Amino acid sequence: MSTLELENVSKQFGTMAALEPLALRIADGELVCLLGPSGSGKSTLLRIIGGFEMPTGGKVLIDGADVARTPPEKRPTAMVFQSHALWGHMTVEGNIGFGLKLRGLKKPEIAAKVDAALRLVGLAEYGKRHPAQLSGGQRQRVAIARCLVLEPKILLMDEPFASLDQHLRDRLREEVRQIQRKLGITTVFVTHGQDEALSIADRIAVMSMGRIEQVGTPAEIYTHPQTPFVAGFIGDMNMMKTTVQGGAALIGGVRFDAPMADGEALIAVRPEDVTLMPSRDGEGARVRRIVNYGAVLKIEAEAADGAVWKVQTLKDVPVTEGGFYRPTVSRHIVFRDDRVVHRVDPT
Ligand SMILES: Nc1ncnc2c1ncn2[C@@H]1O[C@H](COP(=O)(O)OP(=O)(O)OP(=O)(O)O)[C@@H](O)[C@H]1O
Repeated sequence: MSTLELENVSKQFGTMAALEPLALRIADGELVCLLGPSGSGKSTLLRIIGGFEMPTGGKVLIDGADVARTPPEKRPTAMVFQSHALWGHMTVEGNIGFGLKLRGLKKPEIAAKVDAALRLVGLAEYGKRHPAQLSGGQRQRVAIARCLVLEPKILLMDEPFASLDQHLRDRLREEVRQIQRKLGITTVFVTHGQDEALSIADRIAVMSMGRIEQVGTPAEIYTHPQTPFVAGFIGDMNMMKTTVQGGAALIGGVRFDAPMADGEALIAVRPEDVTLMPSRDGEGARVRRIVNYGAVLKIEAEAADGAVWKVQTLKDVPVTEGGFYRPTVSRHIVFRDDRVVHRVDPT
């Protein structure tokens, strides 16, 4: 198994910088998600790791050896694409075994490896079928088996489940995670779905405009975002512009600790960190909308100064539309100039 290090990797397309020089180190057996909005450079970075794109500068080190100029087929990597691109005229076995045939393996050896790969992805009975006789999820499993059979040191996945429905995506994601753990294979997984990243990754690299904004475990990224972009991109967040005066800011009737010089700041509060206590009519914030998500309620409440609170609470908390409530906040982050200046965190 293997480590992957990116050193100063950059990519220009003409005059456009798709990737600013960036660094990332992925440990042996780790699954790292590249997460970011469309155009942030995730696929470009993955393609550079796989050898489908040449970096403008920097090193791609696999177990310490720079492969930045090595063609894809000579790298110890394998990539699962969003569209599986299986060969329609070949059986499932043929598709999976093709790469091994190219490597010159003998028939019995290929058969044994293909069989093991099919079992790994839960398709032991499907080897003789053609891709057209499979469901979308089964085809994507074949695509994964086709990569794994090559025993790559590093597995690359580019939005592999994007074309599948939510239910199937959740299931396959879990399966891939189990296979990845079992094989201990170092994996880089591109997604723009934050739920996907939060649920599957050991660590997440959040990307924006060709840069890695933050790298951390899902819990770190969620509870300790280091930039307003990360705070706003992962999960729901109340992001409120304010002016700090005398070490505090007042928003929507709530006083926030902000021990810093007077001036503009941005305060971030998770909806689940806001509690609503009943208040007298006209005081606090008025609940203008409640959406029931089964186990939780998502609430919008508007304060007298126009601030709108997004609140998330357990279903059995009695809150009614049109009612007045006083918000209290258990944790918040204060940003200035795109950096964390102060954090109130009870845990
Ligand atoms: N071959 C190319 N030629 C020119 N520009 C490109 C090329 N490939 C990507 N880009 C540009 O580089 C930037 C990053 O693209 P990339 O596909 O890496 O983003 P992404 O984060 O993967 O987006 P998405 O989630 O939409 O796939 C974009 O602005 C894109 O238009």
